[in-house]
Amino acid sequence: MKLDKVQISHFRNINDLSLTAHESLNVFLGANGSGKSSILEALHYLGFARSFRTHKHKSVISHDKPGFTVFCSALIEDGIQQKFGISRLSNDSCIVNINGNKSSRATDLASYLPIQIFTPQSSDLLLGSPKLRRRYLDWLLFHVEQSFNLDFQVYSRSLKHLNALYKSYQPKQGLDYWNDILCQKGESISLKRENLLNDHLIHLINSNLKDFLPEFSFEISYYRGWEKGYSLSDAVLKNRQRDQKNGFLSVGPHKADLRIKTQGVNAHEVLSRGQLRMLVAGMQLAQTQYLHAQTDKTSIFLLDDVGAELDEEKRKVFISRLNTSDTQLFVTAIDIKQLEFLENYNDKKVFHVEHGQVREEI
Ligand SMILES: Nc1ncnc2c1ncn2[C@@H]1O[C@H](COP(=O)(O)OP(=O)(O)OP(=O)(O)O)[C@@H](O)[C@H]1O
Repeated sequence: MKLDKVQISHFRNINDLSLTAHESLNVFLGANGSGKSSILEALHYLGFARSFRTHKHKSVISHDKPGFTVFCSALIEDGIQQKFGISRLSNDSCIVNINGNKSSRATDLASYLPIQIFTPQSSDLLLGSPKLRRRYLDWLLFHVEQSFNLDFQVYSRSLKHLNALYKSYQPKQGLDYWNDILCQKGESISLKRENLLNDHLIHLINSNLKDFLPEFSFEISYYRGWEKGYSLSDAVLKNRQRDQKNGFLSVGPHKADLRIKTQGVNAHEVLSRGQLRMLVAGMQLAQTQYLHAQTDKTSIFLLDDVGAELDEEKRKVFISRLNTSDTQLFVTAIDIKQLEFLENYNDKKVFHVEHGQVREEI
């Protein structure tokens, strides 16, 4: 799916903006504070119902306005058009609109629009908590394996119940019931993540990294969240006494992690910041490649301030590899000089951003 028309209202310094996107490459140029990142941030709301810069929805609503709206039409195969929108009001309510049908569930949009983002904060994928690396795998499973979403929801619910029982004075009631569900769904989530990583992603990531970071070789592995040689239910039992004392379950796929090493050392302890970003770029590109190979979905890729993130050679490789993976790209830069190599790309639109307004270069 590719975005076609985009309308953004009352979002940060954007009062009212309309544009028709190019199906392949869109470049936004503008001075500091002109509104480039805000455009990407607004598009991010269509895929995640949240910002990539703040947890507070209120902060992105233009000062003195009651709420913001982001609306888009998107083209799927055979020229069929779909319409999506999201509004958030300052009282924190959320209205999602999918082809005219309203919903208050912000996540309903996510399955339609696979959006990825590369920003100055992207190296958090390697430097931040395991939650971010689990999300990396789960985003892909969510878009590729229909049953994953349900498994994940049921697992999260049973984990919540089990933790509540561990904290309560009557831990017996319902314990076996939620324990069985948790272990069954937990094993299934774990297997799906492991298969995705071992059978597909590792190969794609490594082949991207041969171009991106040829001087390194990487060992990528999945830690499933409990001890080797144990089933999840055995591991839960083994830890039960201690976990009940602490009031939460310490084993399971909610404790999983993706481990990336180079020559036996954690990659984030060896690589420079720029190299870490290239590693993240290789991982994100692998997501796009796998999504494209497994489904008829295409990813919408947002690249914020790419000039500040990567040197010219790396920028070139990353963008050209994304471009050949049939993604729809939205790229921001302060100056076209940072993206001079794009002059050779005929299939693109360039937008100049000033004070929250865009002017398309003709
Ligand atoms: N809630 C808000 N209401 C109105 N304006 C806002 C709000 N939040 C931020 N702004 C302003 O919106 C502008 C857009 O910022 P944005 O981060 O999109 O700029 P940018 O073009 O990406 O700049 P840079 O190149 O410095 O990253 C800034 O001038 C900022 O001060």
